[in-house]
Amino acid sequence: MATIIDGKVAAQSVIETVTRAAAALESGVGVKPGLAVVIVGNDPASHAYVNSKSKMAKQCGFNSVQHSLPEETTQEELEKLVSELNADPAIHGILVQLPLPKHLKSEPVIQSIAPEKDVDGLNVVNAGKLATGDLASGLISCTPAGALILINKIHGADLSGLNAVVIGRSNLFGKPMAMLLLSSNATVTMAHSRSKDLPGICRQADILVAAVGRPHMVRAGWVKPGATVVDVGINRVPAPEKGEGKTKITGDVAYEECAAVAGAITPVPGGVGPMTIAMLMANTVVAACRTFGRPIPKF
Ligand SMILES: Nc1nc(=O)c2c([nH]1)NC[C@@H]1CN(c3ccc(C(=O)N[C@@H](CCC(=O)O)C(=O)O)cc3)C=[N+]21
Repeated sequence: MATIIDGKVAAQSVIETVTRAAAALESGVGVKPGLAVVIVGNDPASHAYVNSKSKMAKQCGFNSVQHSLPEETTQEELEKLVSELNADPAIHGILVQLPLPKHLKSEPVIQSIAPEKDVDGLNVVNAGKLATGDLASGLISCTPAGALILINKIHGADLSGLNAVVIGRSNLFGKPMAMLLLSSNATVTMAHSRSKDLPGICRQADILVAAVGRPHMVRAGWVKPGATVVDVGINRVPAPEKGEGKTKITGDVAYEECAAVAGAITPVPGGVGPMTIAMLMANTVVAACRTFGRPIPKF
């Protein structure tokens, strides 16, 4: 049976470091780390995530500001808010919750966030630093940063000689995850929906990271015996066992059968998800410490 990698425990330890660093900043310069979360529209799942981010920010001792904009917000209005937040000295981190409503273009909004406040790591400056091997001076996308910490719990920091396969190639996750694994000396394959023989590629992986967005797509036969399986999927599916009309979240990995083959596996919920929120707090406190030239905590 595989080792179950507990993301809640790992996230708690990140949160403790963040909370200590936030308190040190406040006692040193009298300023709390400020996180602004912007959400547009009425999607209930997005609002639930944003509320848990705001709650965690308060728990860490941050100045947490939430901007909930109506569905009919225009591109100009949204970009104006981002530019105000860019100029606001009380705000050190800005997150615009994705996806945006269909009439809005997310790319110009993301690129308009000041790189030093871009706690999602999506600005080309931060993505470029990661791609050129500068892991120290920018901000790294929260979910891959959190997934790497979970991988390091099993394999240590140096992944030399290990084959890593990332399924998924998004800017938010797949690309930065691949860059982090490469920087850790893994031999990295990026697979995706157009890859030939996905199961065969995955069976080569000592570290298999799934971010496909399809519930239980990764099956036991895709997993090399003893491999570490990291499930990044957050899929909301019906849960009739909880009552009529109820839902639950489930991963991209068929958990039970893959756990029987894997050496280690992250569950959903309780795996990568809690790490995402913890690393958002970590990025925010790092951004705030940099602003004041204070020591940067290590995660
Ligand atoms: N700009 C932007 N950045 C994001 O990082 C971003 C985003 N937009 N849009 C939506 C996705 C989704 N996301 C999650 C974060 C935490 C959990 C999480 O904590 N999940 C818990 C349980 C959650 C539950 O039970 O519903 C878990 O996996 O254990 C899930 C999903 C961040 N996202």
